[in-house]
Amino acid sequence: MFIEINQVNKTYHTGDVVFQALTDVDFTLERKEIGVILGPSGSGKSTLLNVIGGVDSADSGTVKIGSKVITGMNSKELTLYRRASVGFIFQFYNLIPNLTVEENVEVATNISAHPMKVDDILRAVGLTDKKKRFPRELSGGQQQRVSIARAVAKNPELLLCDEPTGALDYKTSKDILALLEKINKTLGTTILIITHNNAISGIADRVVRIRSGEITESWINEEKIPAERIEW
Ligand SMILES: Nc1ncnc2c1ncn2[C@@H]1O[C@H](COP(=O)(O)OP(=O)(O)OP(=O)(O)O)[C@@H](O)[C@H]1O
Repeated sequence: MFIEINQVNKTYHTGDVVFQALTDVDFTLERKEIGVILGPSGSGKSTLLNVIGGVDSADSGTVKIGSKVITGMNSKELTLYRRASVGFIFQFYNLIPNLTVEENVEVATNISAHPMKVDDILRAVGLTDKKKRFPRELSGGQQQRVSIARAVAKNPELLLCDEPTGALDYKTSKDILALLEKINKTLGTTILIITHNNAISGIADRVVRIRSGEITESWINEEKIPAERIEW
């Protein structure tokens, strides 16, 4: 298994209030698979993604990514893990507004040991003709393509996507999911998507449902549905 999460617990402390965000979470994903974590708002999806991405830590349990056990890493080791292995995609793109498309992607290639060529990745996401534009001059779908290009440019083995289509219309959402499928197929990147949209689970190899911090259901899709054929 590429991702192996075992009995992960996570609490948040606000003053005297302790909130249990994740309870005994188990989850696995093979290398080169697409995984989807489904759940309503507040169910713990982002918390789980942040623990997997090494931006937050579990209270107990183990998270193993490839050969690395990231639970127990110190903050310097976690920074190196994130930088080398993980690309992040967010609902609201998080692009740098005063940098062009090309420069936004270069931010990632500049800190990577084995970056892809910026022109190659912009061609792959269909943005060659927009490389001198600024984010505000692009549609939401185009901005999400830039953020995917930035995440993929450092050639990470794992791509973590937090509601990647949450701010997009139906047609553009399907285009973005199709782009993620293409990246998974052509680069072999393992992709994990969190979403409240059940339909997106069709494109996944493995799906788990989370509710109030607990995994309530998990399944393997014997027959995946390509992004262009899913409907909601
Ligand atoms: N830093 C924090 N301090 C205290 N409570 C938090 C913190 N972060 C998240 N929580 C709580 O943990 C629970 C899970 O939050 P999380 O963001 O993981 O859910 P989610 O499923 O990603 O929700 P959404 O889809 O709305 O983003 C929520 O009830 C939230 O209020």
